[in-house]
Amino acid sequence: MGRPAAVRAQGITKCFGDVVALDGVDLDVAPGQIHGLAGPNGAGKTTLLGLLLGLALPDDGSLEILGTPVKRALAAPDGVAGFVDGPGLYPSLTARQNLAALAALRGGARTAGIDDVLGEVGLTDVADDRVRGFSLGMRQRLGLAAALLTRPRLLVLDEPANGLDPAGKKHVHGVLTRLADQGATVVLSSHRMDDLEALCSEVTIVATGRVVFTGPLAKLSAESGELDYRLRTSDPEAARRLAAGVPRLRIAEDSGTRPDAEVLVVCGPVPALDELVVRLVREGVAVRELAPVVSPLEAAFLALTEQRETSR
Ligand SMILES: Nc1ncnc2c1ncn2[C@@H]1O[C@H](COP(=O)(O)OP(=O)(O)OP(=O)(O)O)[C@@H](O)[C@H]1O
Repeated sequence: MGRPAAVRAQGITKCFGDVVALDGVDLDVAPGQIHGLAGPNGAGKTTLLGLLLGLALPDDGSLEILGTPVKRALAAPDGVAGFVDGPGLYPSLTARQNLAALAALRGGARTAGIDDVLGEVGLTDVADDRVRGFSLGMRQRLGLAAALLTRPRLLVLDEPANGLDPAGKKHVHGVLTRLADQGATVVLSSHRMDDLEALCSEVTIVATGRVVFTGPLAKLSAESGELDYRLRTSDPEAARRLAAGVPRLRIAEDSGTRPDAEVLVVCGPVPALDELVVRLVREGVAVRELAPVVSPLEAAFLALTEQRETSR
């Protein structure tokens, strides 16, 4: 028999007074997967991650973590680590002292070496500096080190890339990918679809407390529908005239009201775009740029979440 799902949530509902933060959420995360959670502000991502960390209990629905049903008592499920709303750290202690304090709190529980996890997240050089002077990105890395200290089988991270510079992000992505390669499961939230694309095999999108998509990223891209494309050519006027003549191709109204505007935004099915390129080249107009205004993933995200907003 294979390993049980790392997360199996069914019909999860969570309210804060009159606010329905989660409204019948289903979530399945296979072991060893890096699963992304995306959604507009206030969609319910942090609330959901908090439930996985045992910081709160659902009002309704069933939740199984690493094969064990979550009981009606607040406690971090065994094998789970991570943070929501930023890592909890002691500012007056050094990075190393923070981790030592956490290891001591865990008593006899299994922990990784403090130096090992500091090295893994790239904080060895500042291990003896006080956290008070750490940047947001350094705190995020230390939060990750604190979670790694427990050798988690499920790592839950709320916007772990927040505040990280590109090199820091790459480093953290490497840590998470290695962890998943070793069999651990990661569930993380992000507002950046490009980050999720770089890291995750599957994503779940929530909007106003409901799941509007869950599945592989390739399936999400396919939901993007027709995209807007930026077109830059050597002859903007000719491009506008030719684009207007291609069946099923639309020129976005807000793009280039001037006939000689350098960039034209066009929208239509791929064969219509192909036809436009053929006509441009035939007339000797060079195509300098033809690219989606937003990526297919971003477009799908916007379409799905806007649909949900307008259907409320
Ligand atoms: N402790 C709380 N008390 C009252 N309302 C809450 C509490 N926590 C969350 N909410 C509400 O629940 C909804 C979901 O919030 P949540 O923080 O889960 O969203 P989110 O998707 O993480 O948002 P963001 O992207 O802005 O971090 C929001 O309307 C929020 O105001």
